[in-house]
Amino acid sequence: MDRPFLDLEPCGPLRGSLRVPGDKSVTHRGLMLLALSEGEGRLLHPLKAGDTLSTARALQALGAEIAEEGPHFRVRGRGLRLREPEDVLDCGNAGTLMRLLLGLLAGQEGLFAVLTGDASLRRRPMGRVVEPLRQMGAEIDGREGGKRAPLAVRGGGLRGIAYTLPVPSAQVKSALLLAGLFAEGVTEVVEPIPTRDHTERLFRHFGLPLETEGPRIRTRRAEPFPAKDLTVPGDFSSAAFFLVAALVTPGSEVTVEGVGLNPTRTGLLEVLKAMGADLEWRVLEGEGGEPVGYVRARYGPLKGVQVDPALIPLMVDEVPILAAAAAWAEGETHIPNLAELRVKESDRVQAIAHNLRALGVAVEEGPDWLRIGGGGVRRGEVEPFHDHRIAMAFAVAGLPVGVRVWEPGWAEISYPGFFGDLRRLCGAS
Ligand SMILES: O=C(O)C1=C[C@@H](OP(=O)(O)O)[C@@H](O)[C@H](O)C1
Ligand SMILES: C=C(OP(=O)(O)O)C(=O)O
Repeated sequence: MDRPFLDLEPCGPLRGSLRVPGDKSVTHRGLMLLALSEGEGRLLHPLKAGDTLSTARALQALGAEIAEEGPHFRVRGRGLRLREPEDVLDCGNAGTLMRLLLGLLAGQEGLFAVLTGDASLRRRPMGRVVEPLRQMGAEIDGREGGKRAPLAVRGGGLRGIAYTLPVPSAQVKSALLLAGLFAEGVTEVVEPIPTRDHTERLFRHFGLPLETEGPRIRTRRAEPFPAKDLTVPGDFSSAAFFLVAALVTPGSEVTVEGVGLNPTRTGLLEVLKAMGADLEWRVLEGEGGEPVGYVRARYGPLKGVQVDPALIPLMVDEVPILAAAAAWAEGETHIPNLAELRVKESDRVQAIAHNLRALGVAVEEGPDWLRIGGGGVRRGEVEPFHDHRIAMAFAVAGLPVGVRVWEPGWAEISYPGFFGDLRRLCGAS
């Protein structure tokens, strides 16, 4: 069987500036909240990629009108009441969609829906949202007693609960807050370890009930609310690939503009700084309650570090690209607290170890940690394991020496123009 691949020749210095596509987390949430609003609103500069197009399609099947308007989306919402879908809702590869939508649908009185996804998503743990939603009164069933998709939900009859997150997960937090908009009484999520707070910021943007007190986040039943335009910042997780590409390719200087700099997302900047990276960034404005600015990265020597475990939830999707930076550093890097990476689109701990070895880098893999020997990589072939972030991270790891990327199309899950942007910054056509 012929598998597609892309050969990237050694890249010269990367120079120039770019804007990356819209934030994936904010696009999923913006579409969902606009679908629940009354009237029409625009989502400006959203991400249009595999995952978020799955969200748009699912919401259309639930009765929201979503139209493309140039680079934007125009959404006519349903005013808190979604329509029963005629068919199974396909969440594709998107964990965020499946988990958040489950919370939302659990609140829809009498509505029946079935959620499924691709082979990767059907393997991922759903008990973490199903169990607390059941505590709220939701009727949900699924494979393995509701631990895996396909999942069936019959909405309605929810009551608020107080729930402490057993794993740091913004998806679980968000699913419960969305369900809480339809529940009797107060829904309180306690988050011992902070995770990305886009849902909270968007609840405020749309005027939905929200109170926070330290680690406690509370919501309650929503009143109908009007649609409102929302501008989506550039995705920091996408920007991270170009920042590291510049840091490891001699002579490079790259500026990413218009990128979201929410502090619950930018843990990678702190780790790269500790590695000695020549990085500067500044918040210039706010859009939809999100801080937005630029980040500039210049090539320079990096040194291996011991990563602070507390930073991992603030950079959970950036560990693959951190591993690429670590491979080019002088000395060893130890990355702890990686249990959650084993249940992403792929087992990312294993995928990182495999690809580092394929590029000649010494790596030791523990149950929830990686130890990466630095010193640079040699030319090789990298395997995405059906995972967009692994494809992009290891394309960058191999870029200074040349690399073959198998199944590069996986990048389109979160960044359709990724390889084009990479070539342009390298000065290639
Ligand atoms: O809430 C979100 O938008 C996301 C939360 C994170 O997942 P977890 O909640 O499983 O950590 C992250 O990995 C994912 O890419 C997007
Ligand atoms: C983990 C990710 O996304 P999701 O959980 O939405 O599939 C990701 O984008 O890296």
